[in-house]
Formats: sequence, structure tokens, C-alpha cells
Amino acid sequence: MSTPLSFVGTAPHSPWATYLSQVDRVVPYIGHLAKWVETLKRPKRALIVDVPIEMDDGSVRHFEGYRVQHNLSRGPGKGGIRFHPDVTLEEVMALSAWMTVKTAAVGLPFGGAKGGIRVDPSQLSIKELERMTRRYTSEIGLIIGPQRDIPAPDVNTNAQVMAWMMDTYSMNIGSTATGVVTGKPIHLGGSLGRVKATGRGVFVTGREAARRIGLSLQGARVAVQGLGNVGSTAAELFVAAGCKVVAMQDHTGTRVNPKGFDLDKLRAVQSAGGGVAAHPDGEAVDAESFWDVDCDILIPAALEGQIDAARANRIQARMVLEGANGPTLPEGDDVLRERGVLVVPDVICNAGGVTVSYFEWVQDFSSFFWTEDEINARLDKIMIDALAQIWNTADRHQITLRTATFAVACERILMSRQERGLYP
Ligand SMILES: NC(=O)C1=CN([C@@H]2O[C@H](COP(=O)(O)OP(=O)(O)OC[C@H]3O[C@@H](n4cnc5c(N)ncnc54)[C@H](O)[C@@H]3O)[C@@H](O)[C@H]2O)C=CC1
Ligand SMILES: O=C(O)CCC(=O)C(=O)O
Repeated sequence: MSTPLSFVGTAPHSPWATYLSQVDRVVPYIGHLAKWVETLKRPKRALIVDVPIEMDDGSVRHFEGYRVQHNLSRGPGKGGIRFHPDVTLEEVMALSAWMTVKTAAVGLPFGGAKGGIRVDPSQLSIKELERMTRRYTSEIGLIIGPQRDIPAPDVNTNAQVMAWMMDTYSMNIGSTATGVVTGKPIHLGGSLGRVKATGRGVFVTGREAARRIGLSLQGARVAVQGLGNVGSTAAELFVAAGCKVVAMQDHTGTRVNPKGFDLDKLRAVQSAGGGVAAHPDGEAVDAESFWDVDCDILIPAALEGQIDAARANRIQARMVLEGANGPTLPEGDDVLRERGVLVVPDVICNAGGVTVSYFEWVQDFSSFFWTEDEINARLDKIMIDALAQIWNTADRHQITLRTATFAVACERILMSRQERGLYP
């Protein structure tokens, strides 16, 4: 065992502390590979960059950006870029580590990486956002590239941000490199199906898990936290399968409606710049009441650290589908397990996005593009097969799906580490 990292404090509820605890729990299930586990407890490479930009009023502001490559044993780094005022190096480390586990869990030939800028993008004009994205891309250009590390969208980033990143990287190297990012607009080498892929993966794993625990989707009540890219797609697919969304929460507010929300109305208020608070139906409640809602399926699809032990004790659902990364703290996991609430963990549940990102990367290299039906069929198969293997592992060892996903993934990562050896 080596010394702990000096540059990061591990407060008990921080995302990095959560990740470390999840790694500790897998050690008894990975046999002789446990001797390599220390490699998972530190990022391979972490870059902090200064991002100075000229604001529209002529002043200059500096933002702090990060790109962390947690582990590259199985291939180039892969993972999204987050623009959020609470982004920290430590959070990005945890997000990059979950990418390492996630890509291995679904068998993609990638390592784990993540990036972010500590900024509230809603306070920037579109031109300021573009300048910031381009300067950040040039700064992390030292370590990204189609064969090295491939960013993608995450919270508050989208296809337009990816287009600016692709263009900036391409200008800097002197030729178009579509494969440097995924989640791009379709006519710039993006893939059909990528926008909805993460939510689709949440739905497919949720549907499989429901079938396995005998929960019928017909009339099942769903509560969703975070109605962005991931949460809104998952909600739509569950409604299409016969469920009703009885509670919704986003950064604007929380509403409940036992009759089920009309998601078309949500889309309309979102298009007008509003959120859940502006939905015309149901009843507005305080944010904390979200965790008491009577429901069958709970989908946290916003940020980390949402389900602590106290909230886990109040959750009424039979199943929690982690659309977000890191929404459940280890003590929340323990309570949910004791109470018999099934948790389908982030590292498999939300892996649909990176899976279609992989398809996008492959399509960019071959310059041959697939139909949306082909993409969805391949995505569904990968998710269903991966969940089946994880479920079997959980049954065999009598462990949670989270520890089982870590066991399947860590075996692949650490076997690669062992086979590659330590010395260049
Ligand atoms: N976009 C993707 O392909 C993937 C995203 N994820 C994860 O899913 C989660 C959501 O990501 P996206 O949907 O892409 O982001 P997004 O930016 O599209 O949406 C985020 C949603 O979270 C809500 N939110 C923010 N702060 C909140 C708070 N304090 N309380 C309640 N709601 C809050 C926002 O209002 C918004 O509805 C994140 O944890 C992300 O890392 C995971 C895999 C892939
Ligand atoms: O699509 C990707 O490459 C990464 C998506 C992501 O950031 C995630 O799965 O958390």
C-alpha cells in the first residue's frame, strides 16, 4: 500500500471518497489481481489549466479547467466534459475513475478520463462560451487526441460544444480530426442515436432489471431527478413502455403528480427556457419531499452525492436506476441493500452514452455510418449482455450489482495492467 494522494483532500462524502470506498469493496472478489488494486486508487495523469477569456464587455476573466486520465490500461481515455460552478479537480478525478470502470464493464476498448471547467455557463453569452471552450481545448490539446483521449458531452455541454472542440483541435494540428471528440453534430461525423443513448441505456437496463425482479412496467410509477439529456430521455422511454412519471425535480424546482406528467408539456417549457417549476400540472413541493414520493422506480439523473443514508431510508421505490454518475453514497448503498431496494449502478446503468460514443468513434475512423436502428440494436445487445454477466456475478457472490460491476470491470482493467507490465 502506497501513501495517499497529497493533492486531494478526501472529505467523507466527496465523490473521490465514494469511489475509493467502492474500490475497497471489490477487493475480496478479484483474486490475485488485488495486488494491482492500488493502480485504481490514483489517476494516471491530471492536468489543471488556466482558461483566460475576453468577455463581451472587454474585461478578462480566468476560469479553472481540468482533464484527468484515470487509467489507460485498456485503451485511450474516454469521458465527458462538464461545465458547472462546483466542478473541482477531485470531482473530475472521481468522474474519470467511474469512466474507467464503466468502459470496462461494457467491454469497450477505452480507459477512463473526464474533464471540466469551473464555470456557470448560464452566465456567459454564446460567444463567451465559444471562446472559453476553444481556449480550454487548446490547453488540454497537450493530452487529448483521437488515439489518446476522446472527450464527449456531460452536464451543460452538448453537440455545439463538441463541434467547437473538434474544430479547435483540428485547426491546431492542421487537419480535420473528427475522432477527437464524440457527441458531435451529425454532419460533422456525429452518430445517430448518441443524443438519446444514455437515457436509452438507463431504460434498457431498467427494463431488464424490472423483468428480473418481477416488476411490471405497465402503470409503474417513476420519479426522476434531473430532466436534462439523460433524465428526460429515460422518462420518455419509460412512459412509452407504460409507466407514468409521478415526480420530477430539476434545478428550478420539484413537482409531483400521481396521475402522471405530460412530458410534451415539459419539453415545451424547457424550449422556452424554463424547467420543472414551470410545468403547468401537478403540485409544487419542497425539494426534500422528492425522496418521500410513493413510486416504483427512482431515477437520479442530475449530480453526485444525492442519496445518503437518511434519504435511502425514505425512498419508497423498489428500484433505483442511476442515470447520474455517483448519485449514491456508500452508506446510502448499505441502507438500500438492507431494505431490499435494487440499485442498478451508474457504471452499467448510464453506460449507453459512452457505448454509442464508441460507435461514433469507430464510424469516424471507417468513414462509414450506420443507421439509427443498427445503432440502437447494437446498443441494446451490449447493455443486456453486460447486465446479464453482472447479475450472474452478483448472484454467485451474493453482492450488490455495484460491487459485481466493479468486479467484472476491475478484473478486465487489472488483467490488462498485469499483462502490459510496469516498465516502459
Ligand atoms: N450526457 C451523457 O451522455 C451522460 C451523462 N451522465 C450523467 O448524467 C447526469 C446528468 O447529465 P446530463 O443529463 O447530460 O446533464 P444536463 O446538463 O443535460 O442535465 C442536468 C439536469 O440536472 C438538473 N440539476 C442540476 N442541478 C440540480 C440539482 N441541484 N437538483 C436537481 N436537479 C439538478 C438540471 O436542472 C438538468 O435537468 C450527470 O451525472 C452526468 O455525469 C452519465 C453518462 C452519460
Ligand atoms: O460518451 C462519452 O464518451 C462519455 C460519457 C460520459 O461522460 C459518462 O458516461 O459519464
